[in-house]
Amino acid sequence: MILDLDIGNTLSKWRLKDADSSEIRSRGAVWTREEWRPGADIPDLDVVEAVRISSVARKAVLQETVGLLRRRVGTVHVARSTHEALGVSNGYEEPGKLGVDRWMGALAGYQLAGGCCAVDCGSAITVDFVLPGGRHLGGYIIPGLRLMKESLKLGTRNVAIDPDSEAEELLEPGRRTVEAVNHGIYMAAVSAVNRIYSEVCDQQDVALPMLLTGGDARVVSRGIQVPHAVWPDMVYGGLEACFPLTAAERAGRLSGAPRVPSPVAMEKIRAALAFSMLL
Ligand SMILES: Nc1ncnc2c1ncn2[C@@H]1O[C@H](COP(=O)(O)OP(=O)(O)O)[C@@H](O)[C@H]1O
Ligand SMILES: CC(C)(COP(=O)(O)O)[C@@H](O)C(=O)NCCC(=O)O
Ligand SMILES: [K+]
Repeated sequence: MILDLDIGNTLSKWRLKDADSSEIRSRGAVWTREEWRPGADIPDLDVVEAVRISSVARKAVLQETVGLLRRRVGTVHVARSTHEALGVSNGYEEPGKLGVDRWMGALAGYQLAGGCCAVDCGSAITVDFVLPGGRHLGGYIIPGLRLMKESLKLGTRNVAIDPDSEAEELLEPGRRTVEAVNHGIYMAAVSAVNRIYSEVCDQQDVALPMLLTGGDARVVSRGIQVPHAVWPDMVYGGLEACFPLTAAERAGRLSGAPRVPSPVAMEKIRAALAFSMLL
């Protein structure tokens, strides 16, 4: 079994993948804490022959996790943001400073779709661009839905946005504090992603396929106007591409990859942008 780990600022996600059949056998998530120790809520390490890790948590969390895993598992791969990988050149002045989850998403997106706009809706919402040809431009970081809500301190932190609500509902003016907050932060997040996408496609003169991942991907997706696909395993896709271990991975097939969305024509993106500038 292969254990893939995606340690985010809020949640540490894991999945067990069968190395022979490439099937995902189980998955789970635990809060990202000081330490990551075996317990009821994490997988049985006895069946694991290799681990792949993407972590943006504090250095000590990663060190502790890697230390623990190396004592139990033969192969431990830790992903790093590099200057170049798999045909993608990192747009950061200091490539190592780019969050490795963003780098994994960009690499997976590029492998799947060529140029892409990779959006990760987690603790933060990050939007990264890779052009056809592999130039990563850099990206944008805004607070995620939960962080935005918590920063307001209006006593609404425990009332989450219902992930099954329709976007139209979530974009209406709120008539109670909790609604005003939820609709406000939702509007802020989706407007930002829509605008960033159109601005960058316009500047670069290319309509890129958009891919969404992260804990809030589904709800953010409802408010995104351009064609896009949700890919829950996008960060894992980057790990598969960087450290291929199964036959399917070596052949470049990333598990759970969606169909590549066809972007709308550039004229439409420009018209939407021109319209939003008038407002
Ligand atoms: N069951 C859940 N538990 C915690 N957060 C959730 C859950 N479902 C959705 N979320 C949302 O997902 C975010 C965490 O998403 P995730 O992509 O795992 O973040 P990170 O990678 O930063 O840890 C939370 O901030 C919250 O808004
Ligand atoms: C921007 C992030 C906090 C997003 O992390 P997440 O929301 O997935 O937990 C993470 O990618 C990070 O710590 N990045 C380092 C700073 C940078 O990318 O510029
Ligand atoms: K994120």
